[in-house]
Amino acid sequence: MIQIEQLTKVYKTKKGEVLGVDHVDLTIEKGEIFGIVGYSGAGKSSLLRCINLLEQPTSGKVWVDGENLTSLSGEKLRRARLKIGMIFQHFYLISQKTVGENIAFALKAAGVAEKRRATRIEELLKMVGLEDKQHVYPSQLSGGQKQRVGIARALANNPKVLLCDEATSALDPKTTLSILHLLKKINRELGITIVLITHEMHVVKEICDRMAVMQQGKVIEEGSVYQMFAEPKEALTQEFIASVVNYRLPPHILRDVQGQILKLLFKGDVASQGVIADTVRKFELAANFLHGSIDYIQEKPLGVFLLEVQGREEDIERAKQYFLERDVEVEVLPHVV
Ligand SMILES: Nc1ncnc2c1ncn2[C@@H]1O[C@H](COP(=O)(O)OP(=O)(O)OP(=O)(O)O)[C@@H](O)[C@H]1O
Repeated sequence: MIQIEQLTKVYKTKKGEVLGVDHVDLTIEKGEIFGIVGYSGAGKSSLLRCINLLEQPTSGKVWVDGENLTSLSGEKLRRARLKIGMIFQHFYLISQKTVGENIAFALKAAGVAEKRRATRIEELLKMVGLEDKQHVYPSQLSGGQKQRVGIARALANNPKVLLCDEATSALDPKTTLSILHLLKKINRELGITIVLITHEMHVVKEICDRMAVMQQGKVIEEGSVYQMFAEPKEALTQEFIASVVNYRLPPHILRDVQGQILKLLFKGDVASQGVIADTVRKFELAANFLHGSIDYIQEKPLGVFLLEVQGREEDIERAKQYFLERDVEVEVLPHVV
């Protein structure tokens, strides 16, 4: 659905050139929810804004739904942009207009006739759960409700892609969840491809199918969210993952550990406790759970257990082999305090 090729964005400032996006290649499939994470200044906004040409790329190409946007201008570009909706952290609603009028504004801009506009506004408000707010002003709404209006407006002209620029960063955790669930519903029911940027890993964990990590304008790692949580490769990705699932042991626990520390990774529906108990018994090991958790990422379980094991060296080696044979990934962790 979206193909980004060698995209670079250089800003010219009084102090010289600033590299916002640095030769990014990225493919986002039709119907997926794709998250882009990175710290402030990593280039997420610049990249997102280059997708709908809100920001003109310095070089590279952006294809959306089979059209090379970077080759278009004028009316053709305006038409192509209608396929892309966008929502923002600070909503950008027109405060002097009612909720209905805010949405009508987007419909009018796309040339939708007045009669059709009225029914479309009703449809959209129903979709976002604000049927009773058509005639109120944005100042009378909560943050979450304002973002729902932003979403209704972005969907007004039936886009194929929805870009979300830190859409939940100004909201409290409960409201954030309700907006994320609304985005997921829109994705599933309307088949809209969603690209979101965020610095909050729990947002990605909650709704994204795939993700990319950005640092200094580059994409440094990408893959399915599940795979990234299970085996993050880059240090920065590990840092982001650790912000929601932390397997680190406190120093006082590490200091007292006598045996080997095994990190066991269970992907999918492996009966983790059963496999561990079975292995420990079979090889006559003394075992002690130091940490354990089962997380559900895209509704698929991901189990991580830290186990202290003691026994004969060769039995521990055979136990590790036995775990591998049962599709459990094993890593020996160092005793670094
Ligand atoms: N209009 C601009 N003029 C000059 N430099 C800019 C402009 N917009 C962004 N930059 C610079 O480009 C780099 C990437 O910024 P960008 O806003 O894309 O990052 P980000 O990951 O979205 O961060 P944030 O979440 O803080 O917005 C930064 O060094 C930033 O200072």
